[in-house]
Amino acid sequence: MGAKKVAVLGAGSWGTALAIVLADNGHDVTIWARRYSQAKEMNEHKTNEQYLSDVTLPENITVTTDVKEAVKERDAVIISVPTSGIREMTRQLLEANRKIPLVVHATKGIEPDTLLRVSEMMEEEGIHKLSSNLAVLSGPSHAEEVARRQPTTVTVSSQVMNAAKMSQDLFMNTQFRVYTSQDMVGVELGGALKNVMALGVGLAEGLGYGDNAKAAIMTRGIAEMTRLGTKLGADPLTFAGLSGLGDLIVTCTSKYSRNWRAGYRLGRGVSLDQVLEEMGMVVEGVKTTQAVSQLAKKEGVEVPITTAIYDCLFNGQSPVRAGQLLMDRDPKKETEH
Ligand SMILES: NC(=O)C1=CN([C@@H]2O[C@H](COP(=O)(O)OP(=O)(O)OC[C@H]3O[C@@H](n4cnc5c(N)ncnc54)[C@H](OP(=O)(O)O)[C@@H]3O)[C@@H](O)[C@H]2O)C=CC1
Ligand SMILES: O=C(CO)COP(=O)(O)O
Repeated sequence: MGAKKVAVLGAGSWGTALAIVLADNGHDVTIWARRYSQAKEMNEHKTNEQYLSDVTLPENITVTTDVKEAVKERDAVIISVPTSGIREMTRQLLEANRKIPLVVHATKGIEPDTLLRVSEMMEEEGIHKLSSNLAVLSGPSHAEEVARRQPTTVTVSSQVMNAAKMSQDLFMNTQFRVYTSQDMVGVELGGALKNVMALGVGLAEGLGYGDNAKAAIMTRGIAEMTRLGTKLGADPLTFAGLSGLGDLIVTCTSKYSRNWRAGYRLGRGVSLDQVLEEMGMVVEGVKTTQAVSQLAKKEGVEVPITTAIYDCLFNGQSPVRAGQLLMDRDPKKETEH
């Protein structure tokens, strides 16, 4: 594919790593950062010390704090801000009022209270006025490894097959392999729900439990994710793919996972407020745990692991007791729903 003009909104770990993939593919990339000091550092020193130290940005990336300028005459816009920033970011895009041939979001979360997925939040804000091609990019992909060009596979999904194909063409290279899917519901839910399970595995390991507990949470966790996802209209097979099992594995086992690390610190007895303050980066699983609990109640789906994690995060439950209660549940068949 020929070189395209692409904007990446969000200069955190993931936005920066995705911009590097796009720049490596020869595209002309503009990153939008919300702080002037960060934009200046990225432009002048080609670094992003706060979010991805040790990485040098390619020459074909420029950084601006002006959304209008970032999205001017762009073939594609990539959105990579936390779920809590999605509505405001979409509103700023609408204010810039430029038609965009392709919009790809790379955010993993569900909004508490509205219980909407990220693409639904964007639709509700009116993204369709700017683009009829909305896709999501998700999968096992820590920014730290992507930025170092280590082999990575992801899925891009859209209800519009051509949008998924355009996204694949834009990102795909020899280190970054991209698959397409049309199950946007499943791909978005997989990316959001696995963060809850990573908090759970971190909690268990923080308590000193071993690989058996980790395997239990991951395996029963994917069952829980699939049960809820299927009820919400996802293809169950999606949860066996990159944006389900693949991302669950990487987030529950990687030293880079903020969700795992947050869970681990909680398991060591550190308070949630302190954990979040220490992290300095987004831990999406915390708000997603709240959203999934609400969603499961609304849909009448049993999510015992999520409920246990919710109680530890928000109801002062001791992680040891939460684990005991999970183990003491009524006997079940493994495949029972
Ligand atoms: N890091 C990773 O490896 C991966 C992350 N993701 C997902 O990507 C999304 C972004 O995460 P990530 O880049 O890691 O997060 P980081 O914490 O590394 O960076 C967050 C970025 O978003 C900006 N930001 C925060 N709040 C807002 C807001 N309200 N409006 C606009 N910008 C905002 C921050 O700006 P400032 O610095 O000014 O606060 C910063 O640039 C998350 O949903 C995450 O789950 C997906 C795959 C991999
Ligand atoms: O989604 C991710 C990897 O695929 C990043 O996970 P964390 O937010 O837990 O670091």
